[in-house]
Amino acid sequence: MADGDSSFRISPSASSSCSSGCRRSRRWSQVSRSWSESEREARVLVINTGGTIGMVYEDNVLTTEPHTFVGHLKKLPMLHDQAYAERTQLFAYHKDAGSTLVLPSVAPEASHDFLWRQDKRVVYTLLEYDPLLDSCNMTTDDWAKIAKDIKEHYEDYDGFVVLHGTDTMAYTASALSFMCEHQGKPVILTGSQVPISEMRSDGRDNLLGALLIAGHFVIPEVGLYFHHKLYRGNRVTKVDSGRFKAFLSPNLPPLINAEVNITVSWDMVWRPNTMHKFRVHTNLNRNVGLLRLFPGITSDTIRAFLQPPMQGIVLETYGTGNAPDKRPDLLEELRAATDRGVLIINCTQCLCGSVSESYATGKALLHCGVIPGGDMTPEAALAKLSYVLGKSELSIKQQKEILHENLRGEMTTVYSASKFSLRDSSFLCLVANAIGANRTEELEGVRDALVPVLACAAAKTGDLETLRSLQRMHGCQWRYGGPRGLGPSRCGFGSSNWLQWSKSSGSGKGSWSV
Ligand SMILES: NC(=O)C[C@H](N)C(=O)O
Repeated sequence: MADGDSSFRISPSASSSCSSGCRRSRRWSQVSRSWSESEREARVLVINTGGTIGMVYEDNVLTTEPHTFVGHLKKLPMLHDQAYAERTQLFAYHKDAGSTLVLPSVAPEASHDFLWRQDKRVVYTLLEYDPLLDSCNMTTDDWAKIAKDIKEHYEDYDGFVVLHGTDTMAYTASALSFMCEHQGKPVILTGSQVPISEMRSDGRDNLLGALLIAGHFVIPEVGLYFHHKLYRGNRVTKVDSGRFKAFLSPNLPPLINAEVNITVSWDMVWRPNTMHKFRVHTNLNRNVGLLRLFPGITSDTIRAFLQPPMQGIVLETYGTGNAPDKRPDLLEELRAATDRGVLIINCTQCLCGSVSESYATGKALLHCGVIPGGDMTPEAALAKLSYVLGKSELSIKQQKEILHENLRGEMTTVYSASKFSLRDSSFLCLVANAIGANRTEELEGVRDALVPVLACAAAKTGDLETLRSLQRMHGCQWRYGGPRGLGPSRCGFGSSNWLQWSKSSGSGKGSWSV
């Protein structure tokens, strides 16, 4: 982190990394490594799904090659320190010795460097998929496999890197961001435009950056690291097939800029602060699709596209979410589809910007029951649909409500009434930032002190939506009522509302009645 960075900081070493209860300590007694070595190591699992980064040329075309990636890495001093591994008996300690590597340390001369101050090695283990895939061949089953593997190894590692082809990386990153529920550790996708074994590969830098971030920072998001930047995974889109800067996050700045200094915009990091245990939701609905409007599109095309079994579509509209309002035939097809329960999200075809209600042509879609998608990318909107429709226990009405919500920072929420919102963790981040709280324990302290206050503020105005958000984010229980519902342990709020609040999970226990 850059010294001059004014953003909200958390001390990486005070994170959930080594001290967070990784299961590796249980295997400790098997070999004689010193505690201090183990304590100064972060553990990262690298899931290799394929993509150009590990490809080779065969008959003049790039293709995946199994069982060779680790060998390439072991030859690269920037990605593996063999001397350290031998000196510290790293291979004797890890059961996956053949596929476990360790990053070198930062040179002492660079003692100004944030990474040097951390004095921490990133030990990483590769899990290679069979078959390795060009990402064009990825399906929702592959997304589910990645999610399940993260879940299976969640307690053993401090962070996760997913090696993936660039072509569909934005889709996978979006999907994983929704599938990973109550995430507390970084999951970072990366890959390259040129194979890592080639002289001018971008893969070495991309992998190194992703590993350093996954090992040093508690960014509990699904991110995508490419060309010196960490983006929120559900905000990116592939924009270039011929440059190393292949991705853009058009509506959200990067979370990390890894230039001479590594600068983290902590105030932007998505922190649901949930108390629930990490889990993955792997049941995705495949009856979803993307439909791009174009001048002259026929109602037959729209009708055909919306036929069963289609259950949800992302409608890619013009400008600020506009569609031809002088085409009743089109609008009728859309209305008929939403009436029979098809969920339609409105996303703009523009690279930047948001859907809004500025034009009559945009309002017409709202009247057809289309859900405004804000500034979501079509990739994120499609993944969100697939995820929400996969929650088959929910009614269509509930699914529709969830689609309006900002679940993982995938869209910018505009609050018209005030400059800040109590519904996400931004208020807590602002306060913590202002008082310089940056350790995990300090952040928890700020949260525990403020959540009841925020809940009270919401209760006072009868803002049930905020109360629900706080409950979801902070694992609290509350009972809320108006003046006629006063119970024994309540306290009046203004002249009308009351709130009884209790928190039973996580680091602290307590209850409040106000
Ligand atoms: N650069 C890449 O990784 C492109 C490759 N076709 C893939 O997506 O797997």
